[in-house]
Amino acid sequence: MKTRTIGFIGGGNMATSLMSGLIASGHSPQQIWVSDTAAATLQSHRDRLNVNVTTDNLKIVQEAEVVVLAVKPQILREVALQIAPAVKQKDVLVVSIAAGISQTSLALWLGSDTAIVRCMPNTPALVLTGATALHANANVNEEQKDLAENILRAVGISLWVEREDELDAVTAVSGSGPAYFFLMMEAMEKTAVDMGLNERTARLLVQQTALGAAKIALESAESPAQLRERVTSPGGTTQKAIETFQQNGFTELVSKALSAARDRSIEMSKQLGAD
Ligand SMILES: NC(=O)C1=CN([C@@H]2O[C@H](COP(=O)(O)OP(=O)(O)OC[C@H]3O[C@@H](n4cnc5c(N)ncnc54)[C@H](OP(=O)(O)O)[C@@H]3O)[C@@H](O)[C@H]2O)C=CC1
Ligand SMILES: O=C(O)[C@@H]1CCC=N1
Repeated sequence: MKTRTIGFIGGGNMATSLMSGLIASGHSPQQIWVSDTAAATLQSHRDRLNVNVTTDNLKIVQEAEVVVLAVKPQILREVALQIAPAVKQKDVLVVSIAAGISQTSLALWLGSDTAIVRCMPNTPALVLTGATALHANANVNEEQKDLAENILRAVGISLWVEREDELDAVTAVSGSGPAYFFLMMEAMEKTAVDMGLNERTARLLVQQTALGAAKIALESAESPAQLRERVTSPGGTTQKAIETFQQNGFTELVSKALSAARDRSIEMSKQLGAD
């Protein structure tokens, strides 16, 4: 990737994942800037990642060619209005990772000429295994599209969606998705301990099993349903567990949970945005 200066406004969980991933994949920390309201957060980024830090969001716009908006959706409006005058003076690409904030809202706050890519990454970016879907507004040129895609591809896979509203589903599937797998791991670990395994053994077995299942799913041409059947010996232990999941509404529960996340993304754009 041609090295560009990337600035992050908000230095929390997701910015940390993206900055760490970018550095691990070869991006120079000297070409990364991050702003935050908390001095301790910035000190930690300077010490651990050796990136440039500031409490001044406008400095990020001045220094960076790509500005990543990585604050909570609830304060995005305030931040966008604050940086808007600086954004209007500069040919900068704005990349928003905020859940549930539309390009329409961002353009209203930042200026209608602003090149905006809205995307939805996830925290495995920290270990270069992120999954990001992106959508660009009409002001984004091909070079800027490549730039945004390359930044996110440095920390995992990145793909474009045709319609912006697909990002609500993406948020429910892969944005929030890591938490669903962690919840499953948490529940399996707890049960393993309840069954008499020690905590270390329980954690290691669950972690390696999750990793193995994900690896097989990625490397095999078979569907998850086929792979599941391979583990399930007729009349055996897995069959009992799967029947228990299914008889208790597992698939419906997953569907309900993801729909609730998708609906919350839509609701947030109405509550917090200018839509
Ligand atoms: N976490 C995730 O898995 C994912 C999150 N996202 C999106 O990423 C965005 C960030 O989420 P996440 O990293 O989890 O949130 P965090 O709360 O961890 O990070 C946001 C950071 O911004 C700081 N901040 C608050 N106000 C300002 C301000 N005015 N100027 C600069 N920085 C400020 C916060 O400081 P303080 O805490 O002191 O307020 C905090 O350090 C959200 O919009 C979310 O929707 C997208 C995909 C996945
Ligand atoms: O929970 C959230 O709202 C954010 C968006 C996707 C993951 N975390």
